[in-house]
Amino acid sequence: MIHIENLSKSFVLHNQGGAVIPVMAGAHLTVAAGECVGLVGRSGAGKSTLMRMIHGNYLAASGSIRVAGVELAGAAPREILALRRATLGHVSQFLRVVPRVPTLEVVAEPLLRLGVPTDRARDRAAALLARLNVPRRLWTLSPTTFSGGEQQRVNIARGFVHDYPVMLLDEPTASLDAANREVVLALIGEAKARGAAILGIFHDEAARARVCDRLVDAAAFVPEQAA
Ligand SMILES: Nc1ncnc2c1ncn2[C@@H]1O[C@H](COP(=O)(O)OP(=O)(O)OP(=O)(O)O)[C@@H](O)[C@H]1O
Repeated sequence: MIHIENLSKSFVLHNQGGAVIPVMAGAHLTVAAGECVGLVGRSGAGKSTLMRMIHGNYLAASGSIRVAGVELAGAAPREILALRRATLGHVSQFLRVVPRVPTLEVVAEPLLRLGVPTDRARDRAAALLARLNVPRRLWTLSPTTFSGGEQQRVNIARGFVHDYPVMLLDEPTASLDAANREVVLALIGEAKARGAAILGIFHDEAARARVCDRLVDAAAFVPEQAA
């Protein structure tokens, strides 16, 4: 479902004399359906950069990234948006929302965009919020004022509301208490069981050991001149 071949990336710092920072060279990675791969490696190895490239936020310098058969290098923005809408889910560490939109709508929105009827989308959103122990009294409020852990759970509910075939998870259990961490690990297990291909960054080693089928070290892709 995710196929990365010979991927390279460097950043050009235009405001610092055009300095070029090579961060990745010759990266290879495959994630199959039903598999969860943990992306590990020291701080600065390029884990977040790789996730952002797969999500289509950063352009590759060279190489290929295919997600569910779609080549991201050279894809038009509308192709990337279509891929994100139906196929490629992403749970980032931080919730980004439009102010004043109630939590239930924030969570239901990915389904509404896919044309799921409003009642069904809201029911599914409500079930996930309840499972993640977000108090019902908060569902009608915007999550902008919620605690870090509450915002993260809203983010996770939104990320799991649609059965995406491919999922990117960036620290999905950080800042959660033990009970909610268990719920998230169960959601990941269920996504794997229905055949989702998952790539995740988990600093929580125990969580990683529970859900990851194998680990890939991003440090192996750091170019020699940057190592
Ligand atoms: N937008 C950017 N512009 C310039 N350099 C960047 C940019 N984003 C990342 N880098 C550089 O790329 C390298 C990899 O960063 P990245 O955030 O991907 O590492 P990471 O493995 O996710 O680290 P951490 O575990 O600390 O989050 C770092 O040296 C970083 O300084």
